[in-house]
Amino acid sequence: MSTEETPTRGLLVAVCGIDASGKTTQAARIAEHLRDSRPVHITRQPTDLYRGDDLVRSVESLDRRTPEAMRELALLAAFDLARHARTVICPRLDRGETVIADQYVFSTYTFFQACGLTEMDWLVQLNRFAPAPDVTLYLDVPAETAASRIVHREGSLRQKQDIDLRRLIDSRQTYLEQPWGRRTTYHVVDGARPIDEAARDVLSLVDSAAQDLEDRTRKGAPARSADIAAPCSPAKEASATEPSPKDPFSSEPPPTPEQGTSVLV
Ligand SMILES: Nc1ncnc2c1ncn2[C@@H]1O[C@H](COP(=O)(O)OP(=O)(O)O)[C@@H](O)[C@H]1O
Ligand SMILES: Cc1cn([C@H]2C[C@H](O)[C@@H](COP(=O)(O)OP(=O)(O)O)O2)c(=O)[nH]c1=O
Repeated sequence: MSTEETPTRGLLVAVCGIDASGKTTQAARIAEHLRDSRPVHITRQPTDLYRGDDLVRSVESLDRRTPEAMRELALLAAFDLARHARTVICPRLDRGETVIADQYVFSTYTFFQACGLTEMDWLVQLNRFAPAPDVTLYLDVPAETAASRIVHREGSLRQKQDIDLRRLIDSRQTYLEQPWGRRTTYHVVDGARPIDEAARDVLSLVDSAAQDLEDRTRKGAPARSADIAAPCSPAKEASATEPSPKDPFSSEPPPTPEQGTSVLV
């Protein structure tokens, strides 16, 4: 398909998982697979703005187990995502580009839960303006497998004893349990298999999400569930023909159903 024929709405793919689960590897495979059909942009979360921010660093240097410090960090992380969505993710989706997010809100929820932040509802509401992914691929690997990959990763200086295995185990559990609410677009992919084998499942799920998006676009329906805070319940999916709400950050008029590009609420 040429760029001129690209449907208005782009596909948002989220790749999530614990450290060394293969996110970067699979994100590159997806990009390679889709590059001929439309422009592809890979993005990482949190952004460099957050990672290099003095305020973030000062809160991170506090006791990580303090709920108060974690709440402050969660607010900063939500700001980072909201800004990234407004300035990078949404404009690219609106231009019909494919956006692949290496870590997304589900990673954020998992990270803060592992740090002892128990207010999942609050965390979800805080990030509800993030566009809901068309497809989320959670790459599932046992903590031991991840730990061994971390040690053997190119250029790694980490030793096995430096790795917080407990945190990897807890995070994996959270990704599997999905305490933020189950979604039909969230898929658990066995990432412990060889790269090519895992990629086969990943690409097939991405292809079917792309097909679904194309079908919805043709029918003039909104591309995806507008509210990430709401799991894709049957009731939510039944409301797919309603016009999508206006992006509160945007100075643009709300999209027509044909455009249906604004995914923020
Ligand atoms: N399915 C796999 N089997 C074995 N090794 C893998 C697999 N996927 C990735 N790796 C290797 O594991 C390490 C971490 O992969 P990477 O894609 O960087 O993970 P992440 O982005 O999740 O941290 C890299 O050295 C990579 O080559
Ligand atoms: C993974 C992830 C991290 N973060 C934040 C939490 C942390 O302050 C920071 C670093 O996360 P990360 O590099 O994943 O963890 P670690 O500290 O174990 O290396 O990024 C997000 O905001 N969203 C995310 O999806």
